[in-house]
Amino acid sequence: MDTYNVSNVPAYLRILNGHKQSLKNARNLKGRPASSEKSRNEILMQFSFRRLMSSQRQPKSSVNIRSSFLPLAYTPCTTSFKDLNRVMIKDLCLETHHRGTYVLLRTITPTDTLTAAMVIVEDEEESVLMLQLYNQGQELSGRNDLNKGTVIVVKEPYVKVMSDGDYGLRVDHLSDVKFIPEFDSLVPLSWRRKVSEADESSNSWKLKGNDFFNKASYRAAIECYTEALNSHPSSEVAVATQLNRALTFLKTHRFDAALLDVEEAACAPSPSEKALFRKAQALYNLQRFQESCEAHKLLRERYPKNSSAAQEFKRASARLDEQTSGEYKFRLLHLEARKRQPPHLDRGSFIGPVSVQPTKSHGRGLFTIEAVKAGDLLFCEKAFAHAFHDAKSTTHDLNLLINAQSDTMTLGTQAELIELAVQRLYKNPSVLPAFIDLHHGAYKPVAVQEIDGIPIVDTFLVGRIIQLNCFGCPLSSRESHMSAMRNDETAKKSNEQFHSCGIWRLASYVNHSCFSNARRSFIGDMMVVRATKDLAPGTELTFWYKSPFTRDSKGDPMDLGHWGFECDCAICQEIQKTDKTVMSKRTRLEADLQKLFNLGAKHSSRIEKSISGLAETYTQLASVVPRLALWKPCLSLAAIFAASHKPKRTVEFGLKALESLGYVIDGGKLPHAAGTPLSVKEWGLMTDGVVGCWMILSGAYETVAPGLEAQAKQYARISYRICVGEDSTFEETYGKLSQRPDGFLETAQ
Ligand SMILES: C[S@@+](CC[C@H](N)C(=O)[O-])C[C@H]1O[C@@H](n2cnc3c(N)ncnc32)[C@H](O)[C@@H]1O
Repeated sequence: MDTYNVSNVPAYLRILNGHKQSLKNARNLKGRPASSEKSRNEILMQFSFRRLMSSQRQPKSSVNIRSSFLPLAYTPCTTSFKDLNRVMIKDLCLETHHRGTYVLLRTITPTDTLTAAMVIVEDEEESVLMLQLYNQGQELSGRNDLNKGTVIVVKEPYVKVMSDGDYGLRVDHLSDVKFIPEFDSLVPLSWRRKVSEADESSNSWKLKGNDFFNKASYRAAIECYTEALNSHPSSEVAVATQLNRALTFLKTHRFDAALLDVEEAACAPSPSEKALFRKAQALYNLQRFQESCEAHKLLRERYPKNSSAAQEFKRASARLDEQTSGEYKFRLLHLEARKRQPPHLDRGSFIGPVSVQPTKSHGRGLFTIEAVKAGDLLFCEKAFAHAFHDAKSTTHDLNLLINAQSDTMTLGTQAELIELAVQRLYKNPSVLPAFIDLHHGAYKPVAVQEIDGIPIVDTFLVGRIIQLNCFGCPLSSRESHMSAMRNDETAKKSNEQFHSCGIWRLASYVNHSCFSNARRSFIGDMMVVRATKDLAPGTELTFWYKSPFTRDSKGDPMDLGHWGFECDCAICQEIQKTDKTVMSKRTRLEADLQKLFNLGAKHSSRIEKSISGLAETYTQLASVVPRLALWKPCLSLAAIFAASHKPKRTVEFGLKALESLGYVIDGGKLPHAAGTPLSVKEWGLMTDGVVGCWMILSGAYETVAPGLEAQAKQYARISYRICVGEDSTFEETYGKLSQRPDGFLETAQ
């Protein structure tokens, strides 16, 4: 939804076809030995050269585009390690998944990080190969985490032919790779750095862990703490080690594991200050704010002097308030979104009067459980994962994600989003069930969710879920609204597709309808969803996956093939049922109108005539089937009349514009009987221009029906709240920037 799908753009199609050809060539090599014809030295020199080149890349003056290739899906290893057989590099074949086996490898170069963490590895027989670890996050490029000599097990290895013809051991699933501590019995003696007569007491392991922790080498620290806990520690050492390990888990965003450790440590007769504090932190990061507050309360009771705990308690209470009341300080959210890079806001999600329920024909959907009014908040959700592209920065690369399975390409941050989601799920398996419940089409996930105590996160399932549920998003919808209302054609285009994207779990249950009744907006990584109409309890909520205003005027169905369905809303049905000759007339009149508007305001009477002709191509009431083709011409004509100070005509066409979108409005027509209120009896479609339309009407009523000016402005405010997510910035936006009578904004803030 609103991402840059470039699958049909010729320049990118060439790249896709090139990749498909490489894939075909690679398949022809399937089954051949994976040992490279290049010597060990050649492979090492080539790798060093490549690393040098990437480190010396010139500072960028423009945004680079990197491609990431998502290969054909394969399942992660679900066999217990004890049942896998060890093989050597020489036993591996190209383009083959070696099920039931593993290779034991050791890194012999530093890591090069591009779209994957790449490193040269050897096995015990000194055969070498390039290893490519995908979706490993920032940690592998960290200072000490994958240095020379790291021992790695790759389960069910898969050697692929890369686009340059070289061979690489590719690992897509995080659970298919296992980092082996140097002291593990799997590590051959010849690979151990020193055979020391080390003190192997639990306390000594704990101290080693502390050393690694202090060097920010968190994986090694966790390994040592685990060894300490496995070496019969005294209860005192056990509690201290568990608390240290919990802190290391918190540092590496493994909040489930941190919680387990602190819960055990907090079982001691008198839980320590650290245990309670870390428990509250783990719960906070798992967004379990109620429980986090409870842990804080206990902490405050027992350790009232802890001032940082008091601060943290305040923070957790604020999140809990947001979560339960849906009240947010939206101005602050805007400020934070502009300041933070990436704009990930520390806020709780609010779920309003909605629930997920089965629909009759399109899977599950989101329904209202109470009556709501247009503009009401339905939910305000923090992204499960959000990948940000800073459009203003010249140093943030864009990624072209080439999906071999679906033959599609998206430009932006989707590859990064897959990595972020996979990382979060792998580190916090408690959130896995809710995530994999999201729609994934015909993809068949593996039934196993854990093996040898390690979570199984299928990268290709995550990729599929993201493909079907991800939303492109701006930094803030206020910014997009302002650029749309500046009447800037280029900005309008970029308001339909975004390079940043994210995944919001609750929003993922909302189905599409062109005749929608809800609208999403964004502030940083928060999605705000509001009702665009008054809705009865039990109404299915819908929003646009693609805006119906972007469909071509020829009457072709909305292109929703990406999601595998055709829309059957009233608007789409009307287009399908309308006679072809009538549709051609509609298309011709639309084109004529475009030309007349380009010629200028003096042609308003011809414009009016064409608008009447266009209206005749519709037979049903606009409140039953909105007349989308009329919206823009009526609004533009209202703007022309407003700019030429013809308030009566402005009101006439402003109201016609709203009616074309399905609005039923009482009391707005002229002449106005004093005391009759302006009231929207039925709300129609919501789009940015609706705010401008109400502002134009408000300006015109000021002279011809003064009582209605404030009421029209109030409708502008509600429409703004729906489009932007909040109305606390309404006065700032429309007070300062809308001196123009035609409803457009003057300059950006
Ligand atoms: C983001 S999911 C929406 C939730 C989904 N219905 C579920 O059960 O989880 C998108 C998928 O929902 C279905 N869908 C959404 N809108 C639809 C519509 N108007 N008609 C038919 N299917 C629709 C399609 O299968 C689409 O790929």
